[in-house]
Amino acid sequence: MGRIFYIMGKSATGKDTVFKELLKRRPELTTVVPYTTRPIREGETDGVEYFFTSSEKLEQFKNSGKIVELRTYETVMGPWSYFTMDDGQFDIHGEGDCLMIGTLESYEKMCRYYGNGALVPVYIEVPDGIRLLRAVKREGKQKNPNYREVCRRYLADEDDFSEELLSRLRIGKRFSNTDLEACLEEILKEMESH
Ligand SMILES: Nc1ncnc2c1ncn2[C@@H]1O[C@H](COP(=O)(O)OP(=O)(O)OP(=O)(O)O)[C@@H](O)[C@H]1O
Ligand SMILES: Nc1nc2c(ncn2[C@@H]2O[C@H](COP(=O)(O)O)[C@@H](O)[C@H]2O)c(=O)[nH]1
Repeated sequence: MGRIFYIMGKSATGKDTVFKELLKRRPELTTVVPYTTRPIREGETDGVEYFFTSSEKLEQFKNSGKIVELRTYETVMGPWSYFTMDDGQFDIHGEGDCLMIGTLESYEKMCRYYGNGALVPVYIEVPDGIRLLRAVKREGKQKNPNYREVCRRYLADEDDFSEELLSRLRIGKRFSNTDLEACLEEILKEMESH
C-alpha cells in the first residue's frame, strides 16, 4: 500500500519550498495536484500548484462524489475553496509513496478517507516572527501585494493550527524550518524510518 507523506504547517512555514526540495531528492515520490477556486497568482501554472477551477465547476465536482476533502475560507477577497479529488492521480493500493501539502483539517479528512495508517504527518514549524517576515517579503514580490490577506491568514493560523487540534490528531513530531537544509535532512530521515 502506498503511503502519503502529508506536509502541514502554518502560513509561510515553507511547505511549498520543502515540498519542491524533497521531490528533487526523492524523485520517485508521486504527487497529487489539489484544486482551488482562488485566482491564479503570478508565477503559478494551472495543473502545477493547483488545478484552478470555478465555483460552478466545484458544484459539479460535489455531485461526482469524488471530493476527498474540501475547505472554504472567507478571505478578504471573498470565499476561496481548496479541495482534493480522488481523480486517479494517486492509487492508494499501488506501491509508490506520495507527497502532499495540506492543513490539519484536510489531514483529518484524508485520514478518514484513506485510513489513518496511510498518512505520515510532516508538520513544519517556524517561529511566528520569522514566518510573518517571510510572508510579507514573499507578498512584496507580487504585482499587487495583498497584505490584508497575509494578516488574515496569519491570524487564522492561531485557531486552525492550535495545540489542542495537534494533540487531538496525535501530531507530536515537529520539523523546524529555520534552516532549510537541516529541516530537509530531518524529514528525509523520518521518511526512511517508515
Ligand atoms: N528555511 C528557509 N529560510 C529562509 N526562507 C525560507 C525558508 N523556507 C522557505 N523560505 C521562504 O519563505 C517564504 C514562504 O515559503 P513557502 O511559500 O514555501 O511557504 P508555505 O508554507 O508554502 O506558505 P503558504 O502556506 O502561505 O502558501 C518563501 O518566500 C520561501 O522562499
Ligand atoms: N488553515 C487555513 N488554511 C488556509 C487558510 N487560507 C488558505 N489556507 C490554506 O493555505 C494553503 C496555501 O494557500 P495558497 O492560497 O497560498 O496557495 C492551502 O492549503 C489552503 O488550504 C485559512 O484561513 N486557514
